[in-house]
Amino acid sequence: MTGTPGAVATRDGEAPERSPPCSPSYDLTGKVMLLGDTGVGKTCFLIQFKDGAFLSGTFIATVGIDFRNKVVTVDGVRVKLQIWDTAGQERFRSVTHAYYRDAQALLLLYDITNKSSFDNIRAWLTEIHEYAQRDVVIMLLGNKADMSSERVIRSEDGETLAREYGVPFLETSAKTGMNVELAFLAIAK
Ligand SMILES: Nc1nc2c(ncn2[C@@H]2O[C@H](COP(=O)(O)OP(=O)(O)OP(=O)(O)O)[C@@H](O)[C@H]2O)c(=O)[nH]1
Repeated sequence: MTGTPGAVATRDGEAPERSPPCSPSYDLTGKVMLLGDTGVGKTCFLIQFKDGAFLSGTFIATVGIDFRNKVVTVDGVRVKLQIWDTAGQERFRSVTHAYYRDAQALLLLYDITNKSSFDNIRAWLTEIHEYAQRDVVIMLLGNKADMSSERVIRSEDGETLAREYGVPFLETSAKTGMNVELAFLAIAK
């Protein structure tokens, strides 16, 4: 690898962390994790929020964990969200559990066209209660809302489950961008 000695390697377009910051472009920071079964659309959801783009075509499952930063403004306050995209596959669970305790907010996704991803939400909530902070903010999201002809989970079913656990609920589409920003802004509040 080449580069300036001592430079911090970062993603394209993301400013490296400096300490102390010369002129911070944000007032607060927050860690958010995306959780849910493999294939529900967590990576696409994050890319849609970060870059306004949709990754169609071949599905490449996340290996372990990955993150991106984005600054949002909520009620005039600039919040730098560090968003962790976790692998939904069972074999990576032990890796991702270690990150739960640092998260202030969790976006828990299921796919409205996949019943098992919805049925597994209870198990995800059990894991969350085991590994995350007590006061973590949780939001339930029914993703792929653009695929209405293949829908198997009704909107009301998502609402009922969310009400049972006392968490807010939205249907979203990482493809069209529907409610993607709204979900992040709601948990950033
Ligand atoms: N139509 C539609 N397809 C979506 C949407 N979100 C994701 N997809 C597709 O669903 C597949 C899986 O998306 P990913 O974002 O990779 O899923 P993931 O939850 O990150 O999967 P893991 O990394 O294995 O946990 C891809 O083929 C996406 O193109 C959506 O909102 N609408």
